[in-house]
Amino acid sequence: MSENGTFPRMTGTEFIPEWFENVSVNRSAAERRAASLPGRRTVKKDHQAAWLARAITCIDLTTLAGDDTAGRVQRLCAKARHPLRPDLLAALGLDALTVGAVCVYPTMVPHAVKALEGSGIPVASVATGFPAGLTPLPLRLAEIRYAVDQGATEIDIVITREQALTGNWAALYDEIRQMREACGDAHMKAILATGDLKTLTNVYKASMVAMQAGADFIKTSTGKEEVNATLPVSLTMVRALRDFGDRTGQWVGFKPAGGLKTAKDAMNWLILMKEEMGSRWCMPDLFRIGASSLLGDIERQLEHHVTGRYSAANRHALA
Ligand SMILES: O=C[C@H](O)COP(=O)(O)O
Repeated sequence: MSENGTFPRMTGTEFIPEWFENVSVNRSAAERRAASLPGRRTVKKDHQAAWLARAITCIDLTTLAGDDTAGRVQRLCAKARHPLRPDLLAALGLDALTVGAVCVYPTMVPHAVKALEGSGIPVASVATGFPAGLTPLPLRLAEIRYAVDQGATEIDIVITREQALTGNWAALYDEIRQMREACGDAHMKAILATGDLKTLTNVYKASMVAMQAGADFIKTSTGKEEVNATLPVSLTMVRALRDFGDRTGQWVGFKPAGGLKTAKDAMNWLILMKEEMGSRWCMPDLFRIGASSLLGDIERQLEHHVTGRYSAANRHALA
C-alpha cells in the first residue's frame, strides 16, 4: 500500500498455470458457507444505517441500456453527487457523501465526465464489446482507448467466455494482458460473466488468470447474463483474490454486479467482504457494487432508520 493509504495500479504477473490448474472448488461447501452469510452478525444490526451509508460510497451507479441518453446520464450523475437527501445526510452526521463511480457505455463517457466535473467521482466505462465480448480483438482494444480518450478513468472489460469454457487459459491471459496495456493509467475491472462459466472451478481459474494479467478489480457479471452476482460465486472470487494477494502482495479489488437491488443485498456482500477479507475491503478502492437500481432501496431503509430507531452514536461504523 502507498503512503496515502491507497493501492497502486496492479501489474499482475507472468502467466503461472501452477497457481490454478489443480484447483477444484467444492460447490456444496461454497454454497453452505454462502448460505450462512446473511444470518451473520459481523455487521451489527444497530450499526446498519452507517453500513448502508458505507455501501453507497461503494456503488458504481450504472446505466447500461440501449435507450441511454445524455439526459439520463446527467440525471444519474446528479444522483451520484447527492445520493441522499440533505436531512438523511444530516441525521447520519455526515457533511457529504457520494457514490464510488458512475458506470456507462463508451459513447456516454463525455456526458458523464462533464456532469461530474469537480466532484472527484470517477467515470467508469464498459468496453471490449460489452456484454458478450465477441467483436474482434483489435476493435475491443480500440474501444478501450476510445473510452480512456473520452475521460474514463476506470474500464470494465469483459472476458472471452469461450477461452474459459475450453480451458484455453494462456489465450485468456494474453488477451486480458493486451487490454491491460490498452487501459494505460486507467483502472481495469475484469468482468468474468460468471453465469456463463458453468463451474466454480472455472470461476476460480478465470479470476486467477485475470489477476495474473493485471486486473485491478475482478467483477462477477455484466448484469446481462441469466444468472448474475451470487454469494457462492463471490466467495469463490474473493478467495481467489486472497490467494493471489498472499502470493504476490498485490491486493485486487472485488465488484459484484448484476441483480443487486436491495439494502439487504448490500449488507450481505459487505458481510462477505468483512468476514473473508476484513474491514479494509469494505472501502471503495477495493470494493464496488455495480448496480443500476440499488440506491433507491438503501435510501428507503435509511429513511426508516433515521425516522425510527437510528442513533447518531452508531456512525462510528463509517470511520
Ligand atoms: O455493472 C453493472 C451491472 O450492469 C448492473 O446490473 P443491474 O442493472 O442488474 O443492477
